[in-house]
Amino acid sequence: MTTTIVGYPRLGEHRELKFATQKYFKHTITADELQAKVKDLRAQHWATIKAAGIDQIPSNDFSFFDQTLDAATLLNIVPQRYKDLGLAPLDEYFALARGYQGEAGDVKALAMKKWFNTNYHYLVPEFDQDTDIRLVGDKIFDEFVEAKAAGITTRPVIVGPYTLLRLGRFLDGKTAADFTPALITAYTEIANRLSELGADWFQIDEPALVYDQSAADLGLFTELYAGILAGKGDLKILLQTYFGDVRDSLDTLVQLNFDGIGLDFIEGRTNLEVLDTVQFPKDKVLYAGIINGKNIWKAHYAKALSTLTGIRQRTDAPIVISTSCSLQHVPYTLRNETKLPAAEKQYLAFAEEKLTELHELDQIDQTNLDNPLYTANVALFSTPRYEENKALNAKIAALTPADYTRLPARKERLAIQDKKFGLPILPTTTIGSFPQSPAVRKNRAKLRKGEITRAEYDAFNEAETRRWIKFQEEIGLDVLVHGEFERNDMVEYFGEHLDGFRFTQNGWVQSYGTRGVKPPIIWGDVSRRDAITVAASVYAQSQTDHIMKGMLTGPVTILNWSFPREDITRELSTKQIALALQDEVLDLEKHGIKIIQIDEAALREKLPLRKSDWFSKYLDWAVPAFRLVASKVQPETQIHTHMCYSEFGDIIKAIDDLDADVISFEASRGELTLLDDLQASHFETHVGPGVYDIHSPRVPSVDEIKDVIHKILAKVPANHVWINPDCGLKTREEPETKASLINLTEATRQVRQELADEN
Ligand SMILES: Nc1nc2c(c(=O)[nH]1)N[C@@H](CNc1ccc(C(=O)N[C@@H](CCC(=O)N[C@@H](CCC(=O)N[C@@H](CCC(=O)O)C(=O)O)C(=O)O)C(=O)O)cc1)CN2
Ligand code: MET
Ligand SMILES: [Zn+2]
Repeated sequence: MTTTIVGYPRLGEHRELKFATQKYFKHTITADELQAKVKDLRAQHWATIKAAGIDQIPSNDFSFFDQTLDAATLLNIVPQRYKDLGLAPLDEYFALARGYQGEAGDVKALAMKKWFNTNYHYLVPEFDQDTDIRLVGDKIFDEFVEAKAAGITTRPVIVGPYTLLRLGRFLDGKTAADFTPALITAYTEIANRLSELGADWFQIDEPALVYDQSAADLGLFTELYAGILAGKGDLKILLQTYFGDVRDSLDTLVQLNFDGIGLDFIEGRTNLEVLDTVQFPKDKVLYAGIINGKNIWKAHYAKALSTLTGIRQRTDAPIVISTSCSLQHVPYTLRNETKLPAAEKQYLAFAEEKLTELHELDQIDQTNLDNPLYTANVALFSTPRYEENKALNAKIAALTPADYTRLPARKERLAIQDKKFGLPILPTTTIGSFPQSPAVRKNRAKLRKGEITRAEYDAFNEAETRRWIKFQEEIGLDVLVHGEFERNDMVEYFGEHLDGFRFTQNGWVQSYGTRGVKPPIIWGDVSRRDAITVAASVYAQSQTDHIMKGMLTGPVTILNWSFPREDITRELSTKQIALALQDEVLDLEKHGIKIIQIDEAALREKLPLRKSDWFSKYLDWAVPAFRLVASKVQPETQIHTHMCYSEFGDIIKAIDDLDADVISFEASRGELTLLDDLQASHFETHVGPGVYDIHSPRVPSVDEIKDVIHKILAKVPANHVWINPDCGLKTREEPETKASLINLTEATRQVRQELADEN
């Protein structure tokens, strides 16, 4: 068999891309220096993949920020306001990604959203009346030529036109149909130019096919590809899907003139059954994603081979074995992990080790099952990895509906809290974190290296908390936060303080642009050793007369932003985490914390891609898991939650069902469609739709913020509304954070005055 991968990580084994790009943002290196750096990175990646014995190697999976933005800029899908800045191409690209505020003008970034069900974010392409789709870029060609010069004929990769349209945002009354002809021309031209440059294969990614498809959707898909495939010449086209199955489109795919079709047999396990319903022709290559591109567990070779057998029983097509999706969602390599014991490391595989797995599976497939590569793998999985916490699981099995129900009902609680807190109308707050400045990071790095004591570490963080409390008081915020300076990350930090987790030293995965996360690994049953956040919250409360919000990450988010176990259900693992957090909530309450925020930033992200699975496979346990955490607090204690995603549509009722008292949402970078959902659903939870975008360094003006507040008040009763930014401020720098919050409190004061004048 032939082996390949859908894509490789690009941040760099030691986050070289992040550091170089940030230097470029700070003007300490030039564009040429940045280009030289990333050229090195690409060369290293190709060499690694080749050395591991992978036969077909992708290119253009590198990106300075995001592959969707790469496709948009290649095709001139760049709104006029960015062109008007008159910047050099690379700077225009970063302006689209991050916004721009400087001599050339003042423009917000494109909207940023979660990439399907991952913690990776893409920039939303904008289609409007001025959009003139044409092939204007060179990146995909340059990178093909670059690899060729290094002796590798790669398979260039691009996000396909259908996915671009499905993910895009349409303005000025435009629809997908308005752009179909130009997209056909442009993709055909790309194919032709790649062919001229010597490419054999071209991979077009269409993950949007794993959503539910209507007849009209499939009509659009067919129109696009009938056009592109008619003009592609000799170049072979691989249509790649991932993150699920193609139950509604495989029939369409096999009828079109694709040379290869890439299917995910991990998250799209049911693709095997889909193959029963459609004859997969033997003149097309089936790219079979049998190595998990999202987890960090070593593959069970027996399972992978049985999937392969299942595929062969259903088609005589030639098979290329591959990953289920791009490896951009996993860390680089176990080579740099020196702290995990070998006994545990043997169960893990990161991107580089997954390359080896593909190669080994191919070798085993060519020999027989006496192959030592196979027998060693079978032996590894024949004994359990760890010992179960039976008492904990028995406790979970014995939970009753009362454990998931907070009393009294929300309306009654809110009235009690309102009386007790005496907050003004439109209370202001922030989402939790303040800037993780270089000094804050350095302090933590010193502790890690043993250069300072724990007491010195804490003293620094406490001083930082005091400094920011003073600022919050000065500008008149109502409910304060301590700033989360003690946290490396909102999930990793909790993992570190719970039993059952493992950590990497270098297991970075890109979340967006230059930002990465190091997801902890859920290794075994989870329980709370000791109080986690109590000391920091109690200290902060002791420094102010304002209410200090306690700050926790919720169970669903901890699970979704960790690498989960596969030997027990996500539901059970999440309930274990929920019980641990319930202890923490009660501990905070006992220590005088009156408002406790339980962040469920990742709840929306893992919503199944197909609607039919939303409740049965997810919300029916995710919502109760949250309720379990908060169910036992007193009526006077106010529970907040936070979600950084604005599109709730059909699940807005489920969000209300979390039974929190207050929720803050990201809202400003989208289209504020959230507000319509809130209005239409008669949303009961009090709500703080974010009034400005925190992903960009841009400072919103008082008038801009007032404008957003007016929009909120047009749809939500004023006595239900909180005023806050979209999300935490950890990625921002101090001056812009302060300037923005000063404008937020000023805008709120002005709107309060307007409300008072009206009455
Ligand atoms: N897990 C998770 N997912 C999330 C979010 C989130 O906050 N967490 N937010 C949303 C947006 N995504 C985000 C993802 C990452 C970051 C972020 O700030 N990441 C930081 C790293 C945070 C971190 O883990 N920091 C560690 C390690 C920092 C570090 O690099 N230290 C240096 C040394 C630093 C020094 O000496 O100055 C080193 O180890 O080499 C720490 O503070 O301890 C980054 O990429 O820069 C922000 C948002 C959605 N998904
Ligand atoms: C990604 S959601 C972030 C919530 C967290 N409390 C913070 O403010 O950073
Ligand atoms: Zn957030």
